[in-house]
Amino acid sequence: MNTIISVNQLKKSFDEKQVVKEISFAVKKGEILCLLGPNGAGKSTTINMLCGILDYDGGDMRYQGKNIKDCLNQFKRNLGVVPQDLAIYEDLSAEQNVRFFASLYGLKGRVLEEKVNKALDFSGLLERKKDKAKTFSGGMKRRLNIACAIAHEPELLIMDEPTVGIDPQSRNHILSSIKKLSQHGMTILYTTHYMEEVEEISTRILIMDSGTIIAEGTKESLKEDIFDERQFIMEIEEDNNLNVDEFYKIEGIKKVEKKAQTLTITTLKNIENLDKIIAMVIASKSKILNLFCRTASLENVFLRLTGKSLRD
Ligand SMILES: Nc1ncnc2c1ncn2[C@@H]1O[C@H](COP(=O)(O)OP(=O)(O)OP(=O)(O)O)[C@@H](O)[C@H]1O
Repeated sequence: MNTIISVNQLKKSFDEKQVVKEISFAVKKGEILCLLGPNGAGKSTTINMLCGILDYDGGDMRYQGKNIKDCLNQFKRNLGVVPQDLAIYEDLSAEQNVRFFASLYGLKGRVLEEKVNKALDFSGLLERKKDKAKTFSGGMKRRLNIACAIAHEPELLIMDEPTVGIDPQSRNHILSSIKKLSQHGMTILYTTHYMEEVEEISTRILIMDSGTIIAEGTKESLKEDIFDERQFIMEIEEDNNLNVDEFYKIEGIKKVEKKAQTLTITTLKNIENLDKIIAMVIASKSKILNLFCRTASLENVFLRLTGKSLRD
């Protein structure tokens, strides 16, 4: 995959406090890269430096291999930004808002009108295009914010927590729109502290905490790398012969718990022992009613890496 952006040893302090600590990462063409971290982790500061809103104290950022400072205009033409705070004009209609932002990129005439309508349609606001932004719900304003950022069809779209404080319907609309934009070839850098969003849309994840990137990978690889165990949960119809201690004789078993009809077995992930576990349950003349395997969630990954829950 081609690298569009590379960030190297980037750092930033506010009043002696270092809030971004020499971070390095790449954004690759076509990916939905999620920057995940709790409040105050340094996500917005990083994004704002990338967009040129904030100066940085050290390190550099490259676009297509060139220092962004040396190709700022080219970079900005190919960039769309959805800021954390709404950047729309309340007294203008949806259409006027999108037209204004798209025209800043030099679009005009019929092409401009086509792209404005396309962005509004994409954001589910075409039917309300003549209405003023101030008449919109919070979720619709967020969608308008996105329409303003995508009308010029940027190569890279940076979104800073675009779903904060909105209704589930608009949130779902935004998440499915992001997946569609990605399918159409747009590269997306998305910051959030919502784990579920990362599960749903990310193709790669950077986990950030206290100004540092503490882990990087796909959701599958992060779970795989950090957890060496899995759990088998069995619902059983018991015949009273099941001896929990017997399971510890099987290689890889770490913990066995039985509560009422539920048997929970924690085992090392890289040891193939399910056949032996099932054989032992059957030998006890207990009937297996249901069986499923539980693997780690991103929430577990975050907790293991930082010692705290993302919702703290
Ligand atoms: N302009 C500023 N002046 C001083 N401190 C700042 C400024 N902007 C951010 N900070 C501090 O830098 C740290 C990182 O903030 P930042 O907004 O980048 O975090 P974040 O991960 O985006 O959090 P959130 O999810 O709340 O937006 C915080 O401690 C914040 O208080």
